[in-house]
Formats: sequence, C-alpha cells, structure tokens
Amino acid sequence: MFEVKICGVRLKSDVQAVGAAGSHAGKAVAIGLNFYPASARYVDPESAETAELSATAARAGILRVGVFVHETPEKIARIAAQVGLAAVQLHGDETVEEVDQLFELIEIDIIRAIKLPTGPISIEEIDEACQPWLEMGCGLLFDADAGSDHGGSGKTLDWPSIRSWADANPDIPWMLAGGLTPENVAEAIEVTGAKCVDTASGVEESRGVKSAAKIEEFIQAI
Ligand SMILES: O=C(O)c1ccccc1N[C@@H]1O[C@H](COP(=O)(O)O)[C@@H](O)[C@H]1O
Repeated sequence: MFEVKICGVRLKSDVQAVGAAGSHAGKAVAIGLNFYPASARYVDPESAETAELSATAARAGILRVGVFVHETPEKIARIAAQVGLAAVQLHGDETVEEVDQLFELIEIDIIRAIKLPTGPISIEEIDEACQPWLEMGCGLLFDADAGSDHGGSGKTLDWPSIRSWADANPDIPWMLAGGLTPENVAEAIEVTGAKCVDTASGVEESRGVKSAAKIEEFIQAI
C-alpha cells in the first residue's frame, strides 16, 4: 500500500514536505492523522483545517491513515468516511469484538498496532500477539509498548527479534514503527527486513512539530 508513513502531521506544510520527499526518493508515501485527543499530534476530525490537510494530501496522491485509540467503531467509521481515509490504525487496546464490529462498518484496511516490549522477544510471543488480528484480516504494525501514552514514544524495538519472526513468517506483510529516525531507519530496515516504515517523533524539531528537513532525510534514508 505504502512504503513509508509520516505520522502525526498537523500542518499543510507537513503534507507538502511529505509529498516532496516522496517524489524526490520515488517512494509511495502516506501520512498519519492522529485522532487521539491526548496526543501532542492530535488533529480535530471535525475541523476545516483537517479537511484541508486531507484534501491537500489527496491532491498530491498521498494516502491518509487515521490513528485511533479507544474510539467506538461507529465513530471511527464516520471519521474515516468524512476525512477520506485509506486505512485506520488502531493503537489502543481495542478488543477483537470491537474490531469485528469495525470490519462490518468499513471496507478500508484496518492496521492493528502490535505493541511489543523493547527487549528481546521470542517468535512464539510475537506470533501469539499477532494471531487474533491476522485471523481477522488486519494489517500488522509493530511498535514499542508506550504504556499509557499508547504510541509516539520514540522507543525502539529489539530489531533482531523482529527479524527472527519475519524470517519465520515470510508471507505475512507487516510494518515497522517505534523510534525510527533519519539516523537509524536504514539500519532498522537492514536488520529487520522491513518493507514499510512509520515514524512520528523521529521527524520532529519539538514534540508534535514536524521538521521538513528531517522528513526529507528520513525518506531519503530508506
Ligand atoms: O504519535 C502519537 O502521539 C501516538 C499516540 C497514540 C498512539 C499512537 C501514536 N503514534 C504512533 O506511534 C508509533 C511510533 O511513534 P514514534 O515514531 O516512536 O514516535 C507510530 O506508528 C505512530 O503512528
């Protein structure tokens, strides 16, 4: 679907930076719009500014992914239609029943954040964390467990553990998140074999404020 997602964009200039960097590097890019009110990267799904962000991305051929934490399936479906999302990313502790209901309401992709400990973890433990979501047809996004913040922590995963799991499951597509920066993303890809990477805090000049230069460097480094 996409090779890189820059998550938590809040300004039209952020979207333009992602589009320009994607074009320069010849990469399929997506933006993440964060609809979790407690996040420093929150955008209001009802605002004219968010509609304009989404329209700017659409005109540039950039996919929009909505990030949600503990919203009802009905609200997620309504926002997805209103904002024109290509996928929703569930980053809380949503239940299998809630995700089942969401599948009844939307036809776009559902990406499940699999929040893992930052230390070494076995193939079996990762399998166990993924299994219910794979059976439902969710896409997988590996992120470091951020506790009560849920995501956007800048913490990295144990990449060799992810590599071991990926080698044991070569037919399962997945995405890598968690503390990826312009400085470490090439190594993260080399170690894990990730085909799709996602970053929020790694391309910011301060919390919640994106840096066009870091977005460019990050996408160039892939
Ligand atoms: O970015 C946030 O503030 C956030 C809040 C709640 C859930 C998810 C969030 N972002 C996602 O977290 C990962 C990793 O972020 P980082 O690169 O380590 O800062 C990323 O997938 C974001 O989509």
